[in-house]
Order: sequence, then C-alpha cells, then structure tokens
Amino acid sequence: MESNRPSTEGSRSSVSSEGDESSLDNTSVLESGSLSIIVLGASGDLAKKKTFPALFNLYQQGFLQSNEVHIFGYARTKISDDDLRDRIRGHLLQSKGSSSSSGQSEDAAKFLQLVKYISGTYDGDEGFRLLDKAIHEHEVSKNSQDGSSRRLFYLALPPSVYPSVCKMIKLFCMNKSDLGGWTRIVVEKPFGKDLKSAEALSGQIGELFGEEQIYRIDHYLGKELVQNLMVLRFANRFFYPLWNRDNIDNIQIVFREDFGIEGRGGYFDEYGIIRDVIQNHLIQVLCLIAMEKPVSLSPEHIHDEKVKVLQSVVPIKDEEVVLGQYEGYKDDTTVPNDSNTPTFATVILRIHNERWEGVPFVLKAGKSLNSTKAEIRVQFKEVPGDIFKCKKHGRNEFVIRLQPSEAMYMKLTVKQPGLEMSTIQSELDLSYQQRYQGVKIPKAYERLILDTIRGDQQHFVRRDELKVAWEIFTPMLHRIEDGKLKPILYKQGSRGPVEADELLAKAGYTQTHGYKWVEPNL
Ligand SMILES: NC(=O)C1=CN([C@@H]2O[C@H](COP(=O)(O)OP(=O)(O)OC[C@H]3O[C@@H](n4cnc5c(N)ncnc54)[C@H](OP(=O)(O)O)[C@@H]3O)[C@@H](O)[C@H]2O)C=CC1
Ligand SMILES: O=C1O[C@H](COP(=O)(O)O)[C@@H](O)[C@H](O)[C@H]1O
Repeated sequence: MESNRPSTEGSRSSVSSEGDESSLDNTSVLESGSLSIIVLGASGDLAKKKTFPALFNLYQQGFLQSNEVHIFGYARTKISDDDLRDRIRGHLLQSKGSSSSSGQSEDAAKFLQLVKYISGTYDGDEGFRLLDKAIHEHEVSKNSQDGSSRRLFYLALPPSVYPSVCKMIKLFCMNKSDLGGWTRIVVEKPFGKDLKSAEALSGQIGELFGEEQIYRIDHYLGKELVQNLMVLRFANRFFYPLWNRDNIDNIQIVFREDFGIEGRGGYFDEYGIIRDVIQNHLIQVLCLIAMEKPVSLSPEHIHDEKVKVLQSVVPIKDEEVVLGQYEGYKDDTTVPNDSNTPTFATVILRIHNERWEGVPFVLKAGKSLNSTKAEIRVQFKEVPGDIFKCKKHGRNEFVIRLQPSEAMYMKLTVKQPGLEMSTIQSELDLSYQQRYQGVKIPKAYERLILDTIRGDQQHFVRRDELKVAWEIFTPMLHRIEDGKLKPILYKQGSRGPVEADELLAKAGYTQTHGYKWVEPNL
C-alpha cells in the first residue's frame, strides 16, 4: 500500500513571517520526517464523522505514511486510546457505496494503531505539556535523530475555545526543530458569530500565528464540483462571453437537507442556518461563480478576487429575505421554547459591479426539507425575438449539481424529434458517475487536509475574505436577534415557506414546467 508514495510537494506561495513557518520553505527538509496530526475535540461529532475518516482515506491512499505519521486525539473526556479507536472504527468503515471488505478492516486496524489519545483541558498547562511530550517522543522515534517536525493541529472544537487552545499550542506545542518543519492550525467554521466577534477572534489568533499558518477550513471548497468552478469558467471559451448581466437573468445557490438538527440543537440554535451554511459555504460558492479571473492560480491572487466581489455586494434588504423554522424544531430539548432561530433562509444578494448589476444571486438553505441536495442554477435570459414561441418551454439553464450525484447539465431548447417542427426542452448532460466510471471522487475533508499538509492555502478562507463575508450578513443577523426579522413556520418535508418561492419568482426566476432532469442510468 505504501510503496507508491504520492508526492506531498506543495504549490503554496508562502509569505514568510515571524516565527515558525518562515524558515521552512526548504521543501526537501520540509516535506519529509515526522508528521504529527493532532485532532483537538477528538471526542466530538466532526472528529469521528469527518476528520478521522478523512485521515484514514489519506492513509489508505498512501498520503500518510506509517513510518512518519502519528495521530493524536485530544479532548477533555477521559477515555483510553482504545476507547477512542472504538468510537471511530465504525465511521472509518462506512465508506459510502462500498461494503467494508476484510482488506479495509485490516487497513483500519493498522491505521488505528497510529492513533493515540490524550485527555486534558483546553486552557490548562498540564494537558498541553503532556501532548507536547507525546508528540516529541513520536518525533524522536520516527526520526533517527532530531529532525524535521511537522505539526498539524486540527481544531474540531466550538469556536469559543479557539483562543485558549491556540494560546496553549503556542506556549507548549510548537514545532521546535531547527532542521525544518512547521506548525499549522486548522480552524473550523463558523468562525465567530458576527463581524465584531469574528474580528476579535481573528485578532487573538493572529497575534499568535501568521496568516500562512492558519487554515480556515470551509469544506464546501473541497467539493469536486466547487473545485471545478474556476476551471469551467476560466478554461472554456463557451462561458466567457455569456457570463454576465447581458445574458444571465438570475443565479441560485441552493443547499437543502431532508433532516433536521439531529441532536445538534445546542450548537444550532445559537448559530442558525445563515451562520451554519450561508455565510460560509454558499458565500464561498458565490465568490467562485461571480469573481473576476484571478491573475494566476496562486492563493493570494484568488483570494484577492474573492474579496473584491464580496466588497461589491450591497446591503441586504429585509424584503429580499424569507426566513423559516420547521415545525417541531422547538420540540428538541436543547432548543428554547421561544427560539427565533431560522432553520431555513432565502436571501437575495446583489452585486454592484459592471458584470453583475441587476442580477439577483439567490442563496437558499434549509433543514428538514423535501430533499437533500446542493446545486447552482444559472438561469439565462430569454432569446430576443423568439420565432419559435418556445418561451413556454422555459429558459436556458446551466445547472451544477454539487451533491448528491455530481453532475452538470445545460437545459436547452431543441427540435422535438419527429415530423413536426416543434420544440422541446432537453439537456446536454455531464453526469460524473456515468462519465467517470470507476473514478473515486475524494471527500472534501480528505482533499483539504492534504492541502494543509502540502501547505496549499488556495482552498481556504483568508482573513479579509471572512471579514467581508461577515460584513454582508451581520446587520441581518442582528435584526433576527432583535426579533425584527422572524422565521415563518414550515412543514417538515416541504419546500420551505411558500413565501420563499414567491420571492424567487419576484426576483425573476422562471420555472420550466413539464421538464425534470433525470439522472442518467449506468
Ligand atoms: N459536526 C459537523 O458536522 C460539523 C461541525 N463543524 C464545526 O466543527 C467544530 C466541531 O463540531 P462538532 O464536532 O460537531 O462539535 P461538538 O459539539 O461535538 O464538540 C467537539 C468537542 O468539543 C468539546 N466541547 C464541546 N462543547 C464544548 C465547550 N462548550 N467548551 C469546551 N469544549 C467543548 C467536546 O469534547 P470534550 O468535552 O471531550 O472536551 C466535544 O466532544 C465546530 O466549530 C463546528 O461548527 C463544521 C462542519 C460540520
Ligand atoms: O457545515 C455544515 O455542513 C453540513 C452539510 O455538509 P455536506 O457536506 O453534507 O453538505 C451541515 O449538515 C451542517 O449543518 C453544517 O454545519
């Protein structure tokens, strides 16, 4: 399994800063030697469902070598190494679409031997001293002499503890080797609760670590079709002349889940759907759809363009927002009876620039709806002077389905096959399962964790990007908190409040009646 070792060489354009990362761009030393991955909050939901399975997948593919890597789980819960292994084992073997084979179980057993657990608080010396000691022992055992040390800290924790955890890492757990290596910190979303708190958090962490050491993860940026957006837009002549206000009528970016908060009420009720999904995942997708072509693929150039487009978003109007809360949400014991938290939101963003003036970007996200999917729907204007009277069949649409069943298809009007000269709505379809049979599409977390090891920040969120994203949503979030904007109740398993569909229609979206995209069979 480990003989064909893939390269972990990075494409990062590093900016040296004070401290630990600056001396480390000697890649021959940088990318070999011991690698310690520390999952803080190892007892939690994200760690077991996403972080450890992603690490396992990387291990299986040879990106994590057992002669170099060691994985440390850290949390307050007092459990043993084996307890942690037992908690995560089942999630490693739950690879979608494949039943676990004996080979996989063997791999999982080997992988789990690389996992060690340390219990400690998030603000006390003792636990972090112990953690540092354990990492150091690993480093010495994996390097014949003191050598390069790479330390990746993954904060699978509530943001409230980020400052103290970062302080403890800085005080006790930094990479100490003069021979090279690095210390990197991965932080999860939501990063803050509004502009002020996010800036305060950024300030606190920024005092401890350089921007090149901080990886603000947004796992939507690791999804295959999200990563494809720049390629589609900037490597194809087709889209180039059409991608503007002259041709596009409206754009929807939609996230739906057919399940509710499922025991995450304590977290969710404090944050709500806008902070949980829209301010981060959907706004990142919007950036990639709407930004101008970056000077190059360097992370800095890409982030610069994302910031520019976000800065062109105009303040959101109350009448362009519909909030919803599913019936039964407050039955969850962790949710207060008077909760005003939206579990659904449709928000129209407007971009004041030459390309997008007048084109509504409809961001929609909801829990407990009638389906689970995420997609981008670019709807074109009608053909001027239509001689076929085909308006009734609907407009051209370019749909990028992020999940499930990755696909992109262009809805277009064609002649109905047969003797009559009539038109029908059809599609040009690129369905990944069909076109790329046998190709395993990596999970978002897998890809992004590998990027952090490689030192590639392209698919992460830069501090100023995050700030502008909060600037866009903070006034609306405060109006919700003040009770000035209230969610409308909607039935579980529905499309959400009907007012949201009305808003969509008002924004100009025209539904194609009688057409339904059918996923091609293999
Ligand atoms: N779960 C998910 O699907 C996703 C989560 N995220 C983000 O990842 C991070 C972790 O999420 P998740 O794993 O669901 O969170 P959990 O609520 O499961 O928390 C993770 C761990 O943090 C510790 N913890 C929980 N609450 C507190 C607290 N108030 N103070 C100190 N420690 C606490 C607990 O460990 P112990 O008590 O043992 O120390 C817990 O096991 C969050 O920022 C979340 O927003 C992002 C995307 C998806
Ligand atoms: O970040 C989050 O994302 C998940 C949805 O992720 P996906 O990759 O399954 O689409 C969402 O369920 C969760 O509420 C949110 O915190």
